[in-house]
Amino acid sequence: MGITPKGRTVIEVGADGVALITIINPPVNSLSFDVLYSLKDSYEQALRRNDVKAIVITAGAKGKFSGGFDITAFGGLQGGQVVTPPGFISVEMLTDTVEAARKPSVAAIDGLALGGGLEIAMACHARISTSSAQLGLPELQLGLIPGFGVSPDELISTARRCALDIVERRRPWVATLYRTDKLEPLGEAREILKFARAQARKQAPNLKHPLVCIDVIEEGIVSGPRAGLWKEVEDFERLLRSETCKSLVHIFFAQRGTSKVPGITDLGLVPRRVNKVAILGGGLMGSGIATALILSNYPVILKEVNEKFLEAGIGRVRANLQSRVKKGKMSQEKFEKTLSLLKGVLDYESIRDVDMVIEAVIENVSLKQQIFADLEKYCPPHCILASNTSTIDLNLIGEKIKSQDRIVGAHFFSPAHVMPLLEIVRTQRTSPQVIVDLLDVGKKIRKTPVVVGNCTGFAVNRMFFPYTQAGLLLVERGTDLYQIDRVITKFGMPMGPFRLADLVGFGVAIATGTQFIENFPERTYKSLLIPMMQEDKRADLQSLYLLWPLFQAKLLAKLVKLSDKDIVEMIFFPVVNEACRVFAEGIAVKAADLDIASVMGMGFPPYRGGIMFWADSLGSKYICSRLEEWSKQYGGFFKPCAFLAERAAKGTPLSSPLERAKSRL
Ligand SMILES: C[C@H](O)CC(=O)SCCNC(=O)CCNC(=O)[C@H](O)C(C)(C)COP(=O)(O)OP(=O)(O)OC[C@H]1O[C@@H](n2cnc3c(N)ncnc32)[C@H](O)[C@@H]1OP(=O)(O)O
Repeated sequence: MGITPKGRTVIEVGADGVALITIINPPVNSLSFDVLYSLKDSYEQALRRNDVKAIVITAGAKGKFSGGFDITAFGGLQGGQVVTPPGFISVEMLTDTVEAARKPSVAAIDGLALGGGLEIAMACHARISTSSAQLGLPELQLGLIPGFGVSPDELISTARRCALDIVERRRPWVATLYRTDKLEPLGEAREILKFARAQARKQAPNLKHPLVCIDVIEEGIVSGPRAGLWKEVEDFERLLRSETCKSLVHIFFAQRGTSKVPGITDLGLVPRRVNKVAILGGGLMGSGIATALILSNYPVILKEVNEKFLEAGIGRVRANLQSRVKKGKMSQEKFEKTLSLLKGVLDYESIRDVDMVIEAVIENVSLKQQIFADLEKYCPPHCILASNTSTIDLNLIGEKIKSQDRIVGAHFFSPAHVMPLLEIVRTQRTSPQVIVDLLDVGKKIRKTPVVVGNCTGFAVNRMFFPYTQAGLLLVERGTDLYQIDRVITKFGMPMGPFRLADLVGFGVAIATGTQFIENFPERTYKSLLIPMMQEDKRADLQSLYLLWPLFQAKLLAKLVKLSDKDIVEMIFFPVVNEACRVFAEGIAVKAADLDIASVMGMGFPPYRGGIMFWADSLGSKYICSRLEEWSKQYGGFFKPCAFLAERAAKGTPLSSPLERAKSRL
């Protein structure tokens, strides 16, 4: 029995002499090797046949011309299991078969034409798109805007006419590769490229591929299009095997994998319709969540305890939307329409008909318990009861109510209308239906959900805690605070632990810290600096960053010069250690979910693949031995957990699935 091909093309020749070649590979018509070989066959057939004058390339599924090269095939290419002749796609297929053909071709684009999909369209001699088409090279994060549009119903007939116009010379026959009319003279072009290189180095100092891209363009300009093409072929092969590419491909699939939760999303449950949402608390988080929801057309009731707080909450939502208007991302009309979806209230009467409530008040257990008791009384029996708590155990919050199956965590990250992650926290009693519903709402408000189990700090904050603690330990042992932040930023984090602590606020850091100290005392580092800061009475003490020289002198630690590598490892290996605990306890379903949680919740660089992927690139043995060495020197904070020690002893990757079902979920 043969292997089922992964996608194909079909060819159909009309009475007008136009061959219509359709790419069929649902869901996104990605370009697998099967599709590419079939496209080449169909194309050659069209060139051979005497009844074919011109060619139109299109795709089967409406709304998706092509999502680009089949990313699942990258693994095979990287590992050497799939071997294709060098230049097969860009030189042999696109340039020598499509672009150099003696019959003209037109790409008929509906919806997305991304990456390799856009390259196919560009190799054709003209492109016709619908008005909703989106063209882009996401592999470089470079978006383009479609030039013009026809209605989807007329797309193919217009493309056929256009192809015949080229045959009959009513339209120019253009091979894009050989166009030079948009090129600057060599000297000026070099200046532009020099500027582009400087920008790329500044914006993405750890990434090579934007620079390689500029080198390829330069080769094309200086030595001609074919030389440029061959350089592209060689560099592409090299980049494909780079750690950066492997990490980013991992992140692509890990991100899509977070919404597949065994035992939940495979039960055939259909998400219920959530028509209206109530949010309790209009502070920073509540107003951000309200903004995210109304931006996706959910009517929202915002409840506060008094007029003053309510006004402030609505004001924050208004400001969030206004900032979009100022940036040109939203029209005034859309602004008014979106804001009209928000209604402020002071009593529970108005939330009697909501389908979901998200509690977003301050982190106070008894207050939250009271609120949940009220919610049970006022909300309809099907209503989802969600809390945006970032650290408190949900069993504690819902202790006093009966509806345990409706309690769930909806942990957003600040600013909630911008940050992409949504931690969905389930207790042992949360019903699968409620999780499926929340996953659906998350998708509709364009968040990446990660479903985690219930514990103090859940996944993201548990990983964040050792990050800050390790920073404190290092400065108190004589490492310069600014050096730590500099090194960690150079590694790829948006900011170091101290800049972050300043941003979050000293008060919040202490409050969350207290939860961890109470729950995980054996591995909490007892900082000297925190009590010192608490004792200091000056008003501006909020910023440790600015006052560091003063505290440095007080700490009396001898200045220690650590290497950049040591700093990175001493800050991140404790994070890896905690991620291992989270995984081993079954708080995360799979290691890849922690990669996404670290990238989207902590700002861990995606080009390093996320915390567990990165750890595996260094090896569990190495990480464990370093942690052991530091734990002897500095104490229990660094002690490798049993899971890490066991995997290191066996030489097993940290990301391998758990052997036994040890889930708390
Ligand atoms: C040689 C060239 O220069 C190199 C390339 O072309 S590299 C590829 C460049 N293309 C890209 O980076 C686009 C990647 N894809 C996307 O951004 C998005 O999937 C999309 C905008 C096309 C569609 O988004 P959306 O409708 O939300 O669907 P989404 O859930 O992401 O994808 C649907 C399924 O198609 C898969 N898929 C999407 N694009 C794919 C691709 N290029 N290759 C293989 N599978 C792909 C997804 O993994 C997902 O699979 P699943 O259902 O098993 O999880």
